[in-house]
Parts: sequence; C-alpha cells; structure tokens
Amino acid sequence: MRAPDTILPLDLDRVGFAVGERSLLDGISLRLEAGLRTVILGPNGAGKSLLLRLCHGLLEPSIGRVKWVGAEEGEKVRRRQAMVFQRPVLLRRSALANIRYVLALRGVPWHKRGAQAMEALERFGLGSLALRPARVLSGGEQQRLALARAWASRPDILFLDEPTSSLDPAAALSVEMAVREFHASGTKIVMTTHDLGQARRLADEVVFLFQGRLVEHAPAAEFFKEPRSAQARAFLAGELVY
Ligand SMILES: Nc1ncnc2c1ncn2[C@@H]1O[C@H](COP(=O)(O)OP(=O)(O)OP(=O)(O)O)[C@@H](O)[C@H]1O
Repeated sequence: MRAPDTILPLDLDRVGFAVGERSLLDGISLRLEAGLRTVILGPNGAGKSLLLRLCHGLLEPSIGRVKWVGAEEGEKVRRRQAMVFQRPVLLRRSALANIRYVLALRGVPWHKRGAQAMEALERFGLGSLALRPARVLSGGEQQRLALARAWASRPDILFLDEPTSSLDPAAALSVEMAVREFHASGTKIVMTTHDLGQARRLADEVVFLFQGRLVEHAPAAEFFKEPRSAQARAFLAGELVY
C-alpha cells in the first residue's frame, strides 16, 4: 500500500507556458488527486505533452504555480515521481541490469537490488526475459520494462506520454494491463493518449485541452456520455482535428 505521506495532490494555479510571444498553455487551474487515473485528451497540438512536462517538473511555467500539496519542492518531490515516454530510453544492458541501475541511483543497497529488480520484472510479466539485452526486446516488452523500472522505485505518481502510440494493438493492450497493475499497487496515473478506446478503458477522469486551454475536467463516465463543451463533443465525434 502507498504510504500515507504522499506528495499528492498536485495543484496547478493559473499556469501558463509561452515560447517567445506564443502562448502554448494558458490559465490552467487544476487539482490532480491521489488514486484516480487521469487521462489527458485533446487534438494534436492542444498542449497535452507540455502539460505533463510542467506537472512532472521538466518545464517551468512562464506564469502561475505548480504545487505538490503533500511536500515542499525538492529531492522528495523528484524521487516520488516517474515518467514513461512514447519510446522508452533503455540502457544497452540486460532488462535486469536496467532496473538494478535505477535502484542503485535510488540508494538501494547492492545486496537487495537483484531481488527487487526481479520482483519488478515478474510483476510486469518479464521474469523470463531478465537477462535479455533490453534493446532487443519487442516494443511492447520495452515499454513494460520502462514501467517495471519506474515501479521499482515505487513512485506516488506516474506520468505517461502516449505510451502505446508506436505499438500494435496486442502490445498496446499488454501495456494497458501493466498500467492497471501499476495503479493497483497504489500509484496515481496521469497519461496522454490519442486512443479513445484506451481512454475509455483506463480513465477515471478526463482532462480535456483545446488550443492550450483547459476546457473540461470531469469524471470519465460523464465526459464520454455527455461532454459539456462543443469542442469535446466534436472531438469525440472525430470532427475536431486541431
Ligand atoms: N519547445 C517548444 N517551442 C515552441 N513550440 C512548442 C514547443 N513545445 C511544444 N510546442 C508547441 O506547443 C503546442 C502544444 O504541443 P504539445 O506537444 O503539448 O501538444 P500535444 O497536445 O501533446 O500534441 P500531440 O497530440 O500532437 O502530441 C504545439 O503547437 C507545439 O508545436
């Protein structure tokens, strides 16, 4: 179970992000609570990846504030978060060694790393591939390895940026199962996807962006059944391209 001293919730207060004169995100106020799986939706260029990067601390807002309610900014806040990208960045060594490496960075004693790394691999169905070079694994296996590696450090929150967009449907489903597994162990999930079927399967709540603005933040069942905004209705009908 997740320790009660989570860094969540995450509060965004009138967050904006601009590059030069161009405003890419504007006036985003949002609270992301522990527990729920949040899926960020919106057409191409709406600002979904930027929003994830701002939440994770990879980007600084131009204006407004990103605040972890459960902790002050610092090492603890960084350690309790993880992010998985569209294409995983894996080291040129075995699956097991990729996880051992992260555990070493986290200060896990040498003699405990092997068992903890195996536990993570087994949890994500990769036990039999432990000694295989990570870079020869299939796309789906690599993405599950990225999830196993993130899970090994037991984050409070996991950000995923289109984690299945380069995978075939079967591999995408295996990654979805891994995301469920991650969530079941107590981690908050925040992800972007272009796959509306996946969003319906995984989301507890939806954050819908359009042209850099937050248009809806609603329980998933409500959003998919009766979206409040014209933009979300058009998006769900496949009529809103950008
Ligand atoms: N570093 C940057 N400099 C300038 N513009 C940027 C930068 N990063 C992103 N953008 C622009 O900001 C907008 C939002 O980008 P973002 O990647 O967040 O969109 P997205 O909703 O994730 O899109 P997609 O669904 O296509 O991945 C886009 O118009 C993009 O071109």
